[in-house]
Amino acid sequence: MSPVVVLVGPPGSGKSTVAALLADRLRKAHRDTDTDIEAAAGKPIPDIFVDSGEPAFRAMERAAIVAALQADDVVLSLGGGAILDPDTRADLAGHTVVFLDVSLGEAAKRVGLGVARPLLLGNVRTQLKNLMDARRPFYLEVAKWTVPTDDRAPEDIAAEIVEHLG
Ligand SMILES: Nc1ncnc2c1ncn2[C@@H]1O[C@H](COP(=O)(O)OP(=O)(O)O)[C@@H](O)[C@H]1O
Ligand SMILES: O=C(O)C1=C[C@@H](OP(=O)(O)O)[C@@H](O)[C@H](O)C1
Ligand SMILES: [Mg+2]
Repeated sequence: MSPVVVLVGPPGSGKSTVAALLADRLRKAHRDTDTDIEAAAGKPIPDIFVDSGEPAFRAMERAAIVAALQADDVVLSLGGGAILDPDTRADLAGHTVVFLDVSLGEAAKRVGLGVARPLLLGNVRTQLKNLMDARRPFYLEVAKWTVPTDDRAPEDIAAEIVEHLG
């Protein structure tokens, strides 16, 4: 057994928002690995980056993903950088993974100043472009299917995924 569906995609693609709506529709629990990491660390993600650095965050993220992929009957949203880890990409092979796609312009609008996302600080649009370009092949590699999210309400996206899950 494992999660009903796992959402991947860049920051601002709507993974956390859509997963919560999807969980409501499917009457399942919503699990988000960033929330699990914050609970385990007892502090918000920006503080983890400042206090311990990105490698420590990635190690916590990997542990959170291993645990979450063993949870039954949950709708799981990962962090945007989760797929950088080759072990995570391998683990995702057996799961129903959906890539929430988003354009650079739309993602930039949605994340705003990016204060909750340490990797985007500085020039948000440039950071976002670099990480979206570098990660796109990984999102496509792990996903069973891709859902475009530009100009679509989170409710519509959740409805499409429910329909596709059958
Ligand atoms: N389809 C959408 N259309 C417009 N805004 C959205 C959409 N999906 C998410 N958002 C908004 O974008 C921001 C980032 O969403 P979030 O779910 O945190 O993305 P992620 O978890 O992929 O980084 C939130 O303010 C959310 O309300
Ligand atoms: O892209 C990334 O590397 C990150 C994305 C964030 O999650 P969201 O994609 O939900 O914003 C969060 O895991 C952390 O700030 C790192
Ligand atoms: Mg999120």
